Formats: sequence, structure tokens, C-alpha cells
Amino acid sequence: MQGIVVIKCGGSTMDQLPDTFFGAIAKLQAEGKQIVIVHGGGPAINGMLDRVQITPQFVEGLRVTCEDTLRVVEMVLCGSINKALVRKLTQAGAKAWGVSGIDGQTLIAEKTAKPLGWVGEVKQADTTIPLAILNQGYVPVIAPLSVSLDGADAFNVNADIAAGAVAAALSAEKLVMVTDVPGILRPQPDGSKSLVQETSAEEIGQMIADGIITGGMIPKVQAALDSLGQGVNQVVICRGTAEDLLAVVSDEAAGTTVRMNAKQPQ
Ligand SMILES: Nc1ncnc2c1ncn2[C@@H]1O[C@H](COP(=O)(O)OP(=O)(O)O)[C@@H](O)[C@H]1O
Ligand SMILES: CC(=O)N[C@@H](CCC(=O)OP(=O)(O)O)C(=O)O
Repeated sequence: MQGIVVIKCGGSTMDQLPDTFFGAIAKLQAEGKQIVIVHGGGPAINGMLDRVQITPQFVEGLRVTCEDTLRVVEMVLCGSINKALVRKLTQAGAKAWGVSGIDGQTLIAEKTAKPLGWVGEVKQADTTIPLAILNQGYVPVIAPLSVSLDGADAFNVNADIAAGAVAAALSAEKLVMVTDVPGILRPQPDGSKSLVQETSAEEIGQMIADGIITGGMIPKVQAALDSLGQGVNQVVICRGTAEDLLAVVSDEAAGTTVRMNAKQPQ
């Protein structure tokens, strides 16, 4: 089996993902690449919460999840978003199979001690279902819901964190975090923003402290560092285009590469 590439598709960009992006995944699959998708859907959840008159609330990029919110998260992520992605991939000529972290206890979690309600902290990612789906020639498309060890409770998990846990469990060659920005951006004195091509744990800590990395980018960089610490070879945050995806898979420059340690000057 070739190396596994886990692609995290952010909700921020889900509506904008072009057909060519899904075509690129179909091409990679046809070439024998083992692709696993973990998806988010934050904006779609917000849209449905708005319809049922619940105001979304986030703390450091994580959704405060009351019981009613959890039902909406489950419905939107495991239902409409997961199936929309499977259809897009199928249309593009890929073979895709949608599941969630609840199915087969792929993501086992415990309720967080933080005041976030029904948010889970992933304790274990089981590779049985993703590998079984890959072995059948399909792309697993995983919604980031998780389940308690006894199966009784479902928990909401940020999709970046779920993708990092799945990538680590699979010892993925790459984790590609596809989002609505070209990567980590740093404000410049002239008011513009420049792309950070490479960064390290230390620099990330500083950028969070300086308020350069905020909101939804915080769980992304945390998940990136956690997965690198657990054996994922490379993590890149990039845009949801065929060009960026194919560049990352071919080891060409695209987006922001996250490293544990800063590269020593040669
Ligand atoms: N330094 C930064 N560089 C780029 N984006 C950042 C940064 N800090 C915060 N962000 C925000 O993070 C967002 C991506 O996170 P999020 O909205 O959760 O996306 P996704 O749904 O793809 O996970 C960007 O759209 C941007 O608003
Ligand atoms: C606990 C938590 O924050 N869960 C996220 C799950 C979806 C997600 O992460 O979607 P994005 O990739 O679009 O951000 C949420 O409820 O929005």
C-alpha cells in the first residue's frame, strides 16, 4: 500500500471547492494513492442553528455544544455535508464511502472538562474502518463526530482535531488541511498579509500570543503539531484547489508547511 494522505476539508471552503479539486482526488485515487478525507462543516452548522434559533458560540475556535446543538451538528455533519462530499467525489469519478467517527468507534472520546458542553476529547482513533474502506478501493469520508467507550454518548469534535487524530493513527505520510486561506498569513507593516511558507511549534506559539493566529486557525495549528508529534510525516495548510493539493502530494511548495522544530540554517 502506498503512503496515506489525509485531507481535511474545512467547512469554510466546502461550498467553493471546485470540481477540479474533486477531480484531483479521483486522479490520485486512480494512481493508487490512499486518500482519506475528514471534513468539517462549521458554516453549515451555523446556518442550521440559525434556522432553529440557536446562537452559535465559540471558545478558541471550538463550538460550545449544548444538547440541541449536538443534534444539529450530528444531523448536518453526518447527514447533509458527508453525503454532499460523497456525491461530489462520485461525480468526479472517485469511489467514496461516507462514515463518521461514531461508526465502528473510529473516534473514541471523553467529554471535555472545559465548559464546552458535548465536546469530546479524542482518546483513541481506530483505523479498522478507514483501512477496510481503503482496502475495498474507496476513499473514506469521515465526519468528525466521536463516541464514548460504552457507545452511549456522541460528542462534537473539531474537524481539524479529528483529522489530526485519524492521520496520526494511520501514520499518514501527509495531512493536508484545506481551508479558505492560502495558509498561515502574517500581517506586514504596509497592511498587506504574506503567506508563511514554513513554521515551527515555537513560532506558532508566538503567533498565537501575538494575536496573529486566531479563531479557527488555532485548532488547526494545534492539530498539526499534535499529529506531527504522533508520527505524521508532513502537515500542510493550504487552499482547496487542485493545484495546491497536487503540489503538496508531489512535494512541491504550496501553502504553509508546519514543522515541530525550526529548520536550522544550512
Ligand atoms: N494567521 C492566520 N492566517 C490565516 N488565517 C487565519 C489566521 N488567524 C486566523 N485565521 C482564520 O482562520 C480561518 C480558517 O479557519 P476556519 O474558519 O475554522 O476554517 P475551516 O472551516 O477551513 O477549518 C481563516 O479564514 C481566517 O479567518
Ligand atoms: C467542537 C467543534 O468546534 N466542532 C466543530 C465541528 C465542525 C468543524 O470543525 O468544521 P470546520 O472544519 O468547518 O471548522 C463545529 O461544531 O463547528
